[in-house]
Amino acid sequence: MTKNTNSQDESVHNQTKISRRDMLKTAGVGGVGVILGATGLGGLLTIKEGKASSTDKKEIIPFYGNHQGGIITKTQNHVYFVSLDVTTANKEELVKLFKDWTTAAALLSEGKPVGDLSSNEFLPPKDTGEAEGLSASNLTITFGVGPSLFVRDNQDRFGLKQKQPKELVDLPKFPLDALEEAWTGGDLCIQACADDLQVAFHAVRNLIRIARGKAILRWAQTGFQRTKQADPGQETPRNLFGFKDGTINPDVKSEKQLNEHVWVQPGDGPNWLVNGSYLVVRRIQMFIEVWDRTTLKEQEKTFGRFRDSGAPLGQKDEFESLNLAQKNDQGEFHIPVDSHTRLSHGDGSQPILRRAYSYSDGMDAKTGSFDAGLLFLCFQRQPSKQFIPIQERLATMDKLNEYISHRGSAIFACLPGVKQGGYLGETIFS
Ligand SMILES: C=CC1=C(C)c2cc3[nH]c(cc4nc(cc5[nH]c(cc1n2)c(C)c5CCC(=O)O)C(CCC(=O)O)=C4C)c(C)c3C=C
Ligand SMILES: [Fe+2]
Repeated sequence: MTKNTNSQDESVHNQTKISRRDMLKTAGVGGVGVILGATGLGGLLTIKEGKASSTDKKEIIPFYGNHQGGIITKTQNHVYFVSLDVTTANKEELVKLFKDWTTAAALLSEGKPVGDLSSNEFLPPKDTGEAEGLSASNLTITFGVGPSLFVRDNQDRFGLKQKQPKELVDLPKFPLDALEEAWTGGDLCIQACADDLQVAFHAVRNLIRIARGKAILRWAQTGFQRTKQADPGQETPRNLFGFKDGTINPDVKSEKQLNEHVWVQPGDGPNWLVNGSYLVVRRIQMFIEVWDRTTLKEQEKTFGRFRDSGAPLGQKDEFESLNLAQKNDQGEFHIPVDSHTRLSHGDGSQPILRRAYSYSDGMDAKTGSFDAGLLFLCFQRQPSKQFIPIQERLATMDKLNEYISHRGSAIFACLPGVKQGGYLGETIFS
């Protein structure tokens, strides 16, 4: 944490900031209750609710708002993504879970421990403690609900069948899909993104802990990008094939584009999802050893872009609009017909908001090669008109298919944002 040079802020800091570390220490000496009694510091518990230091504030993404964080938020260094199965059959318990998650997520987003740290030494601490002393690290926690929360095995599990959006259905099977149960589906999801993996893990771990008896982990996947420290200039991140990945995306500063392509709008389906968004997640293995034996020219033709600059083939600048009509002296398209760029772009009418992270999970025991690839996360207003048609084209024609395999898949409706005093999922349950 950097030193605060603003004296006014400093005094606020001194009056109100007791860090996670201080609170844990205090609790460890016999509980906050004891200290309170001994010192007469009646305000101590409210101090915990006080302002974070100005350094912390810079790294806090507000939890409350019209939309959830972690969708149009600038990508953080890390993601910890989990899919969950709901184990309770009781709707009230499910609602309670969402309420408890709301309280916890709001605290975590501010870099605070979940719940009360004054628990006595004869009970497990309410917060697991590994984020003690760490900043909020731009943590965002994004919650989604999957199709199976509404109907599973033809059962209307929570009386929510009528509220299931038409768009929230299992994705079709695409050619070449090699999906495994271990990375597929889920009733709920939590996407925790932060500039520190321990902070992201801490958030997920505590949320799962809170869900005990109501929901369990189904699958989990971490992901990374180059860190902000390694690339202060914040160039477009490179994927594990060494190419800039994330160049073309809707402009998150344009309300118009977001309303057209990302946020669910009134009239799109049930009202409860307005201001939410659909998340499609694919765990895509990348055969990096094969790629590394492929010539640079072949690699560039696969993507239809130059590796070094990220510019479309035949063009100069990374951010130039694609010139798909341009041909070389032999009369061939510069951007090949089976290239990833041409096929994913299509006619340009299906933009999705990509927020992908690389993953590296040790070795693929079946082949002895790396199990590494892309945790492809994308947000959109209507999967049937965005991800699905794009993936249909890619799955049938993309040259990239020689080097990748889709191993996991899920779709979730990411809930609208939460207003102060409200709770996640309120619009579904009320
Ligand atoms: C169905 C959606 C997509 C999947 C699945 C997908 C997988 C995937 N992509 C890369 C690498 C790159 N993708 C790039 C562009 C790009 N990809 C998609 C969609 C999917 N990609 C879109 C919509 C676009 C933008 C198209 C456009 O309008 O130009 C690029 C080029 C640079 C960029 O714009 O980001 C790269 C590189 C990998 C490695 C991969 C699976 C492992
Ligand atoms: Fe792509």
